[in-house]
Amino acid sequence: MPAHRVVFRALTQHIQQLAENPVLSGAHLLSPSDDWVAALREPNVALGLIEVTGLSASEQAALESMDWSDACEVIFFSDGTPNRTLDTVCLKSGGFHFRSPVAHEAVVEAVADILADLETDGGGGVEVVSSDLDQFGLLAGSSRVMRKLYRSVRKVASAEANVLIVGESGVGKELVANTLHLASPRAANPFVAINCSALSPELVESELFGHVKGAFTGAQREHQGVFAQAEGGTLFLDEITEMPLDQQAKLLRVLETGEYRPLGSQTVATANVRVISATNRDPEQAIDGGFLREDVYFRLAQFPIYVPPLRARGADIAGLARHFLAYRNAEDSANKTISEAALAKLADHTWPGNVRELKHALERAFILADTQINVEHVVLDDSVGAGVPASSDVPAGVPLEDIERMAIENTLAENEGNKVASAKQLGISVKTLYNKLEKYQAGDDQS
Ligand SMILES: Nc1ncnc2c1ncn2[C@@H]1O[C@H](COP(=O)(O)OP(=O)(O)OP(=O)(O)O)[C@@H](O)[C@H]1O
Repeated sequence: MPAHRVVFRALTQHIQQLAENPVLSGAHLLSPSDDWVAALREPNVALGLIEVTGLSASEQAALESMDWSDACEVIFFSDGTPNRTLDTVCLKSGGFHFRSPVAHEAVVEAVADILADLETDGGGGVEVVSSDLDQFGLLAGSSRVMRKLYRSVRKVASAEANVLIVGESGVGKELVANTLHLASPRAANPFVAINCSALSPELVESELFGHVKGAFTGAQREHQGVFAQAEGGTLFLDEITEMPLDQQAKLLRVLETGEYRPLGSQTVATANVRVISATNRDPEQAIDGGFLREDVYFRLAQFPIYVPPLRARGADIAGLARHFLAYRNAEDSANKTISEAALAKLADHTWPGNVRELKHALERAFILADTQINVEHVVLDDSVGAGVPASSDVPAGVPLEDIERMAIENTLAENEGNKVASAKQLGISVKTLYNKLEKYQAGDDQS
């Protein structure tokens, strides 16, 4: 294996000394040129060790606007001055951030880990040439960005830290949360997921912490909140930024102390729960926009994970299409194929609805095609056109349930995953929409 190329930007003597550590002895250290930020994206660069103290405004801007999807692994060093830009960059790059005084042993461990991982996956950048995608937990994908994600998930799974998963709608945040739970020592205990946008504001507290009988009008019997339901396991708070701010304050208390009190109860309960949360908003903007309390953010994001959009996953688009087709074939004992031209059409699309949209496009194509999925069966959301389709567009003999699912999935994709807007358009309650989605998910999980 050729020497790993490492961009090394060390300003202080303490960081410079890392170059002498045996962990880097086999590496080819590149002294930073003027454009060291661009060097982080060179295909043959494996790792960046970057001291970020004293960045120029243009370097800061370049880091901020950089597309990290095909960048190398990165470790930052700073003097510890709070720096929101660096926080965002770490999130997007999946990088480590060591603050001064930097312990060399911790850095060496991280470097050794990264280089060992790169060796097992052939240096990243593996092209997908067949439908046999690599899979980690419940996540399928072989692209460099997905391998980076697997490394983060693997590392954080065994820790107790709370995790905030950030990514666009449909990228697989819930799947990441599930995978984190399954790979953690809590796997044998419950995984409880709750969608914060679907909770009515009056019931949030009772949903979270439970209530005793008679706690309020209508509380006819005791109710266990999600913290109690997830005891010993993992609680997944989806769309956390949609939880009302006053309820976030109550959540903060249990995150800080581990204690909570069911409504109407005199007894304080202690939670043994790992909290994973998710949002499709940019956390910094959510804080600035008043959707997320900063103190709650710091508690939830002890370890932030960024899930890249599908359009940044290159050959995984075609890979996932084949993957979903294989599963669909197995489900129906069918043997449908997909043409190269259809795969090319999928690869060209930008996928604003991400993996969910791709899955639905495949599902639609599968229903429409007899034996082979061709270009005309690939109906993309930007080619669907507004309004109700002509009745001749709906193939005869398709189970009503499938048509209902397609309508729901198309509406969600069109609304970029916004369930409140989708439910409104579909003329059903948000709760009914959630029930239906849960049913589909359960069906998918079994197949
Ligand atoms: N890497 C992947 N491999 C296989 N299936 C995936 C992958 N990522 C997402 N999916 C599938 O795509 C769909 C959407 O995933 P998921 O619900 O986890 O996304 P999300 O980011 O949580 O969406 P939202 O923000 O709307 O809640 C699911 O059916 C999931 O099984």
